[in-house]
Amino acid sequence: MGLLIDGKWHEQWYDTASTGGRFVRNDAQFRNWITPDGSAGASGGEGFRAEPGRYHLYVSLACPWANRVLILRALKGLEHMISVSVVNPYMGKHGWTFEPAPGVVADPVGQARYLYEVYLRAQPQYSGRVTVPVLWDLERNTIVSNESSEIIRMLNSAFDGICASGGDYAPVELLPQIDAINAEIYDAVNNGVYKVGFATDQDVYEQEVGKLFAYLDKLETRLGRQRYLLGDQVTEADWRLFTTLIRFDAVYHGHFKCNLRRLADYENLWSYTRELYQWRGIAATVNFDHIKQHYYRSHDSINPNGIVPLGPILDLEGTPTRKPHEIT
Ligand SMILES: N[C@@H](CCC(=O)N[C@@H](CS)C(=O)NCC(=O)O)C(=O)O
Repeated sequence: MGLLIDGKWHEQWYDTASTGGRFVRNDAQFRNWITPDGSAGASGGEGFRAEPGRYHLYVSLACPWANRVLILRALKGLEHMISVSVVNPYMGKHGWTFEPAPGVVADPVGQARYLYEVYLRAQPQYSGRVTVPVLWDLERNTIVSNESSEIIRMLNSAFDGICASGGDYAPVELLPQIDAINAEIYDAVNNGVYKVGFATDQDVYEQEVGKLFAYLDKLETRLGRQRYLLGDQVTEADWRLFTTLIRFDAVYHGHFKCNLRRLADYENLWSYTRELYQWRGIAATVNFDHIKQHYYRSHDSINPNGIVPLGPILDLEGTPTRKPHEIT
């Protein structure tokens, strides 16, 4: 684990000492948009035109933020238009690498050994964290975006005119509600599990774990009333929640000590997670081996011996127990 400072790699773990034992996430720095006609996107920065075969993704199969991007790519049938490289699940002193291992897909552009080389190709003096996902433009040889929340918005609509398939997961009329619930879920759940797991102070840990489970309890009630977060239509908000829920019992419960309850103990949340997992194309974006290898082996301070547990045994293929026709 480390970061780039003025184009040079430095080994460094997250600094929680300056924030009272609290984990604080930095903002992503590449914030451009792919648009149908190449005009500037929501950030107002340079626009990149939607074209088949022009873009490449660098992802980790362990990472929940990269997982959302793979999910939108699958839902929109963009697998043949946007290629993918997969990093090694172990993130050590050089950060993410392309060290060969089952499931790793090498960098086709510059045969990088380390992901930070990809950042340096785009910006030789880059300073900041080297995170996945990264959306790369093969034509201009640069990074379009390294912010997953914006990449999924682009994939939802930018390629619609050039053979993306089905579904609008962020319909204009629902955007205010989607954005509002995304913000809550990001803070309480997606980033919430990291605030619990990376806390280095007992009181901070206890506060964060309490907030996380209080919010999961609220979601459990909500999903007892309706099929999806915003009613009977699946939206981006559901997929953003899903990537944390699918990792919950495998890594957040044990490794991050989010263990007041298992996700499988929540009837509605568990059934909802299973249902989304069983959507066409989704299970292929989830790799429990990479997920467990990454978390249990990469965070030395949390799990110094790097032992990866064999369990839990998860039954994700079973029939969801909620009866959608009764609750929509
Ligand atoms: N804001 C980014 C966050 C991505 C992120 O934090 N990815 C993690 C993997 S789960 C990462 O690459 N961390 C490396 C680091 O922080 O050095 C996004 O959502 O795209």
